[in-house]
Amino acid sequence: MSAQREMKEKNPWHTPVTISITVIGVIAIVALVTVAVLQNKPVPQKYKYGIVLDAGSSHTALYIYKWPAEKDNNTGRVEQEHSCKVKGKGISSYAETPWQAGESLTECMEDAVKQVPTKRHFETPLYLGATAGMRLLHMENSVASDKVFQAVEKSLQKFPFSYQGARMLSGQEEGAFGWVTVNYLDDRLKQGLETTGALDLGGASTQISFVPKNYIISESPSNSVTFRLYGNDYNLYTHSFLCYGKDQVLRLALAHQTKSGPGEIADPCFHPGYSESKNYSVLYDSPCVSDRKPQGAPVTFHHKGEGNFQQCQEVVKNVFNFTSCKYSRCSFNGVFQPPLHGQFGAFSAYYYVMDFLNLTDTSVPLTTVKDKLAKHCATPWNQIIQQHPEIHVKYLAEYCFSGAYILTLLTEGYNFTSESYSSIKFIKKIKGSDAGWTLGYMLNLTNMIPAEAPDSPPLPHAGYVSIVTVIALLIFTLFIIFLCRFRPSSSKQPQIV
Ligand SMILES: O=P(O)(O)OP(=O)(O)OP(=O)(O)OC[C@H]1O[C@@H](n2cnc3c(O)ncnc32)[C@H](O)[C@@H]1O
Ligand SMILES: [Ca+2]
Repeated sequence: MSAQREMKEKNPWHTPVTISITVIGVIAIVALVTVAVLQNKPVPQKYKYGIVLDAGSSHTALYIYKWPAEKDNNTGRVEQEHSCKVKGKGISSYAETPWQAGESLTECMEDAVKQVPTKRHFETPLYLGATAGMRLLHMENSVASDKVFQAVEKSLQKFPFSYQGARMLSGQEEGAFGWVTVNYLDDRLKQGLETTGALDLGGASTQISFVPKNYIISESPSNSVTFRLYGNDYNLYTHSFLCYGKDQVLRLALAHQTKSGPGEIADPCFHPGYSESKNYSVLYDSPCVSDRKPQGAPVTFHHKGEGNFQQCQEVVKNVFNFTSCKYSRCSFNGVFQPPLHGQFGAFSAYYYVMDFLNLTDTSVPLTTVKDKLAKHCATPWNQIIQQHPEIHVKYLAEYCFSGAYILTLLTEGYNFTSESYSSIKFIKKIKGSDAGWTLGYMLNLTNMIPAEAPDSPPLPHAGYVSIVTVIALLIFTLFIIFLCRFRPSSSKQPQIV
């Protein structure tokens, strides 16, 4: 027994002090590694929210965005949480009954109240941006457009969000924010990568935006927007063509065809067998065409389909003016456009139409695309209706025209060639968020894209974890070595009998 006691006293492994040190050491190492793992790691996510209403010419859509609440200066990634399509037409269609414009938003707003957590309501910014439909109404009747905005404002203020105003976007803003959205969602801005151009086709206007190559000062300042984002400067070319959205351009095309004699339009852009009686007053009820209304025209006209793609292309070409250009180069209607550069994302009606026509694959040669579209246009109307009972007939009737318009706009209007056509991607969403101007608009108004690159930690989170783990293991190993050195060798240990 005395030998045992002597061993306990001499062997440092068995002293209470050593045991305590070992336990404390192990606990310290485990704690160190745990702290390193948890440091910077997002604990259960809390989000902030923002709401943007896109009051387009054809309809209004509500988008809810969210981003991590913990990130400093709201620099976390913003993504689309939810969207709601407002029933009925765009707010500009309520010029005669403005209160209904406000009323129309109620359902989607009530939906938003449920989607955003109650405790976040009061701090959630709410914006409404109106585009070409309201621009046209403003041109036609500014009193009416003011009343529509007042009605919309009154309706939105009833909800518990932080209302930030309803306003009309300029065409330049619409184009530029669409470009910001596409490049933000693609993570091109933060990483300073080459940017993607944006092509937006709405109902009443269309936008083209891209960063040209070697392009410092624009020949046309109104087409130039400069941004400093994450420490990079961007000189963006952008243009919005009012009246060149797909609904207004159809009016232009019909107005052009009316010239050949009122009463009937034999339209190559509509399917054979398509036959509708339409109202002249409805056709000319837009500032895009109102000055073309023929004198003494009958009340109605007979809109008849012919289904001839070649002729349709000629009709569509007539809506563009290529005659004058006071700059070194133009797209159409005397508008400056530098040479196209880089990849492009084409969204809204570009996507709806090309997706329906199964023509979103731009690696297919343009000639094949045209052949397919020609086949579609030549298909009899009753067959088209039978094949697509689920699609609204108004959309169905117009895909031939819209497809021809899209190809003509891209190739003749913007000068995409058979080669550069493949640089276009028809897109609806990017990483779950819709492509469109709304996200870029909100990012701008909430200052969520800093001008300078934020100070990033010298190491990513995984780097810290690795370093602390290695140091902890090193300390642990040294500790073991240290203890071993003081441990009496087994040969010297007294034998227990
Ligand atoms: O930008 P503005 O010009 O103000 O118009 P908007 O915002 O209302 O325009 P959208 O992009 O929502 O839609 C563009 C056009 O596509 C039409 N559209 C929407 N969904 C469609 C679908 O599934 N198939 C075909 N066309 C569609 C719509 O009626 C418009 O004429
Ligand atoms: Ca739009």
